[in-house]
Amino acid sequence: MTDLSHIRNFSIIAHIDHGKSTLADRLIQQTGGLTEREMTSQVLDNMEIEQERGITIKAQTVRLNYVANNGETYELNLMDTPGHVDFAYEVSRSLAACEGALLVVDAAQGVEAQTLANVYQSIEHDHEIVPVINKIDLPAADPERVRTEIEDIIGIDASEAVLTSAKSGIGIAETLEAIVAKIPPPKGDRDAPLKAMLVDSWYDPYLGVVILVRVIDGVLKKGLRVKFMQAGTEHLIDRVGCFRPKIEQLPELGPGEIGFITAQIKEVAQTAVGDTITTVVRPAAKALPGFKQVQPVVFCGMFPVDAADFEKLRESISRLRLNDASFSFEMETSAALGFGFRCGFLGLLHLEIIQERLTREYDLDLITTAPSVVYRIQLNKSRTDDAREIMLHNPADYPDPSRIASIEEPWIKAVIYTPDEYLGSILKLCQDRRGVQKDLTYVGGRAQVTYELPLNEVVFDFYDRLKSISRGYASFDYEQIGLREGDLVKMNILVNAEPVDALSMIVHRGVAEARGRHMCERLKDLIPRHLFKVPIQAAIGGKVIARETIAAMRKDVTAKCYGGDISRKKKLLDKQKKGKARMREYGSVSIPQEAFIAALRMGEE
Ligand SMILES: Nc1nc2c(ncn2[C@@H]2O[C@H](COP(=O)(O)OP(=O)(O)OP(=O)(O)O)[C@@H](O)[C@H]2O)c(=O)[nH]1
Repeated sequence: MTDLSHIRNFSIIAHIDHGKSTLADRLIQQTGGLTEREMTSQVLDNMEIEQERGITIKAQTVRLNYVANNGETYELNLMDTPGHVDFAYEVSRSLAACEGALLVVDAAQGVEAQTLANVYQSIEHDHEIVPVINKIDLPAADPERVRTEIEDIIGIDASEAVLTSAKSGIGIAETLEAIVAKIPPPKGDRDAPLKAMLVDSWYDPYLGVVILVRVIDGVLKKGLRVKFMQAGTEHLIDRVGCFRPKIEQLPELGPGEIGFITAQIKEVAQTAVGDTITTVVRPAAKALPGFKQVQPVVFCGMFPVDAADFEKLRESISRLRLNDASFSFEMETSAALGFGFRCGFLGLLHLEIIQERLTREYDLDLITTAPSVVYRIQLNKSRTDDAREIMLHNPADYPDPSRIASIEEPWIKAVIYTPDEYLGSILKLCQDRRGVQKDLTYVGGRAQVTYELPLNEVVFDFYDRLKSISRGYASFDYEQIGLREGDLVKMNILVNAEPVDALSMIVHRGVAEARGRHMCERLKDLIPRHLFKVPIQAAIGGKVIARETIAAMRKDVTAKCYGGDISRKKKLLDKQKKGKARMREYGSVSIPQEAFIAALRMGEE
């Protein structure tokens, strides 16, 4: 147990590539957590996909023991946080577990987009922010200019910013001293009833579900019977410990400390991020504030390209779900695609991550259908059925329009921060997506604009568009504000006169034509030519609202060429065969796998 005054809990915020991971590894190395050899591979981002995409999907923490210049030993808990809006709630819980943050800024690049977006969140959590100007070894480094920038743009005192080169190990000792001196110790009461926040959880094949916790009051120990206040479940703690970054078991976790527990829990679904852990015998009176039940908001179908892979897909999805409670799935059948699963996600990035893991780690070829949000439909009474309400997760289940009394869609309240110069384009983007402007103010030279927007206009590519028109400088945060009625219709896409159910979608009537035209144009580029003309149409009910035609292919002249290296030809044939496997036959037309998601990216409209 460490005395509260000797604990510091912090995270590191930085723009991409400004050196967050390198600095974290140096801090670990300097305090003895890692050998030089272990340093070679970055430690905090440990999933293959995370490394390639450069984002941290699951929060991780490392505990460092640091002997400060005053001779005292401090316990530093360094928390890594994910950086995408899909995981905003997880980030908010990680930040709530810390008292401060290191703000890393590249000495040559200065303050950039992500620096700002992240620092605002940190300020919202009342963090003490310690500026670190990194990469001072670079010839282009200009620490003085960056210091002024931090003060002018972010508005925090940077006169004592630490100057570092994480790469060459300069300023690491000073950074550690600054953490101890500047970041306040946590508060808490050892004798009060136990109150700990569930910050994160993941499945480990050896330990079962591992839960990352921040103790607020009281003490967590092995053998204690605890209660998860939101979930209402009870568990017996069988391990308590921390990561250095290697796993280490501890006798207990006291107030202010961050660490992990295990309690023979089989599925992460039983552990809700933000839940309050207390003891069964002497429970806390009130749960911690800020708890939210995270629910999937984007749904799509996932089907194996090869129907024989269905069982493999079921197994792989179940295994992924063990580790990710925020995604859901249930079986689905489609006329064109056969057996598959309807899956729910936190957002489009989340969807892409799962899809990529299934493809890469489990070697599955998948077709992903058009993503959709959940609609509420009130049905009229019919001859066989009473009036009732349905929640529509799948455009394929859209009822006969004559039976629909009303249809409602989810709306969100979005808050966007942006430098002034991008404001015009951002307002236009929101307007194009049926947004309703609620507020526009200026905070420290930056605009803060609040919009209400239909979720289905946001989930697909809004975030990407926002980032691209603001060159990454705008930050975006949203919360759901309930359902609202809308003039929504189902748009079908017909390829060679056959409806492709995987491409049908619910759209607002006002934007249907534009979207239909765009889809047809996109598909025209994505579907290869065939030996005959292929019409592509968008239709609402029986009415065609947009049309494109793919011209017929000219005769294949190379087919008549004889000779050549037979093995090379065989290779080409094999390659072609593989390419074919990724296509889907619709009647007599083959649609490549990429078409299904690519067609939905609205891009420049
Ligand atoms: N010259 C120099 N390069 C550095 C320094 N610190 C980090 N780098 C390099 O900058 C690049 C990005 O560093 P990372 O630590 O991966 O940056 P990051 O902020 O974690 O990046 P993301 O994980 O993509 O957000 C790497 O090639 C590092 O080697 C430094 O002090 N000086």
